[in-house]
Amino acid sequence: QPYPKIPYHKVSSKRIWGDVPAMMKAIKISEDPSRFVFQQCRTLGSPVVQLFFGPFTKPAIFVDDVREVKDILSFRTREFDRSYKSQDTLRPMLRHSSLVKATGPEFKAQRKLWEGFMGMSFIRRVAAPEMHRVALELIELLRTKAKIAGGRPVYFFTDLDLAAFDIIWKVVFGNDLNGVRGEHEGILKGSGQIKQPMSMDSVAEMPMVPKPEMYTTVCFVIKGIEQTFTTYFQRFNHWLVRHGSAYKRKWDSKQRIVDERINGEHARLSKLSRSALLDTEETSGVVLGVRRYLLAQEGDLGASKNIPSTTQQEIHNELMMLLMAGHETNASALSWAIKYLAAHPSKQARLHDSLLEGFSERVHGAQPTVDAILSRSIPYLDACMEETLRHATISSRLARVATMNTELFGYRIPGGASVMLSPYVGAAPFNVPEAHRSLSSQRTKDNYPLLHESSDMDVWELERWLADDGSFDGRRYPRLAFSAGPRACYGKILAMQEFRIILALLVLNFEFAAAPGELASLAAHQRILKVPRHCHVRLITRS
Ligand code: HEM
Repeated sequence: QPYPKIPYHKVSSKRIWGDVPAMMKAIKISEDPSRFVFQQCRTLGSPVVQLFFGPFTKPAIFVDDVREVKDILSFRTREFDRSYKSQDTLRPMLRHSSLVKATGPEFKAQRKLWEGFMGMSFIRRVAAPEMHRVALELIELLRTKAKIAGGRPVYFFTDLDLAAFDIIWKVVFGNDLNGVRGEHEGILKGSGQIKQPMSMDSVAEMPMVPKPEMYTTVCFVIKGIEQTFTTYFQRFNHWLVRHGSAYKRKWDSKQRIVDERINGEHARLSKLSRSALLDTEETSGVVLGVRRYLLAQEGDLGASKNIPSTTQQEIHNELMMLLMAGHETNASALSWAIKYLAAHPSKQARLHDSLLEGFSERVHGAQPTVDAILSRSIPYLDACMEETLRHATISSRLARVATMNTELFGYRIPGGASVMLSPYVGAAPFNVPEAHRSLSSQRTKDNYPLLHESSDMDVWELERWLADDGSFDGRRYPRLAFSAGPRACYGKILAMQEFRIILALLVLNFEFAAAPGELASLAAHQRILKVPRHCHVRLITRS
């Protein structure tokens, strides 16, 4: 049954599989499979529509209107919360993490305990040096791959993902995983046995190198979610995946490794006096979690005191949440930036020139320091990052649930309805009477005049973020790639600093040329995140 009055395709409401057949057809031919659902708002001429995804389920409501989406996320948080249903597959794995909690007192208390962990000062002190170190290792790895490839296209996603995983691992657990270094050593060792294809247009062959155990485990777990993400009986299918023997083996090894890290820190910190504990620097997520847990305890902090299992699980789950959320996201952002730059050589050249100018103190091509990269004003670099995040919209839909009966654009939305919001800033808000918008949304009427004037929002155009004097102006358009409001991305600062450090160093050290034929396409592949379908470029090492 459709919700009253909210526009929908009549034909879909009479079909057992509703909008699914049209969606599957569109996905097959579409360059961007994530767009179909929100495009229906334009097709039906309404900022809010409902789509049907099969029998025995209520329709889902889709909203594609930048002003209203931002407003719902930021101000209407009592009426719309993070959707619990969309996390059915995450809940069994991260039951005690803040990610799967409703935005209530429990969620807030948990965030309070971890306060500052993803803040600027922790990231500058702990994470940024690590990002710089891993980026330099990545450059060495890619130099070797470019040499082996000899001008053939190179597949690069896994290298970026390994680098992002090394970084988040160190930030979370405090020790080195050395995924990128291991990959480089393995490639150097195996390159003698690899024969390259005759054609310069074929993808270069690289030796297969075993990856760190925790990396393969986390990727395996994420793959399990992906496999069931678009299935009808998602919860049941993921239950089947979790009960497979390979899954259980990997899961047990993950439990063991993470618990060992937590218990190790607990054993070390619980021997300290309260004043020594107060003076202890928080050098990783696990130190932070265990230290704050101990400080919150009353009385004796004797070494024999075990960490209660619920607290252990909470720390364990919160750390795993960061590990799972903190690598593919960054690797996807970097992958899109590389693809866009390869497709736009003149913009890539301008970005390279801006970086040379920004770090003009470098002698004989020395790499810029982490402080220089994070503190210099390089507007073209900011614009490149911002436009990549806007255009790619890695997280292409934000899932919410109506927590009470409410209204959107004058339509009645019943409590419990599933509401999907589009974070893509690609078109002017709908031209509807202002009175149909919420009061808080009405106040934003004149906030983004450029969005109304721009007709080229589907083009990757980084100049749109530059003011007349050449400075970067982040207020020109709404920014929703990290969402907004209390449930916005928890790792945004870390993500932006990592993006900046790695992108600047990569562009200084390599030229990315488009791969041939289909490999050059900017088509997307919708996994949990939206990633480029073909993560290939020709890598040219700059001297
Ligand atoms: C370019 C990289 C990234 C993008 C584009 C991105 C985007 C997002 C988006 C759109 C959300 C959903 C918010 C919502 O439902 O309203 C989110 C949530 C989240 N992100 Fe990110 N993210 C990125 C990197 C990271 C990193 C590096 C971490 C961790 C280190 C992280 C941790 C999280 C967490 C924990 C949440 C859940 C927040 C909550 O439950 O309140 N993200 N992210």
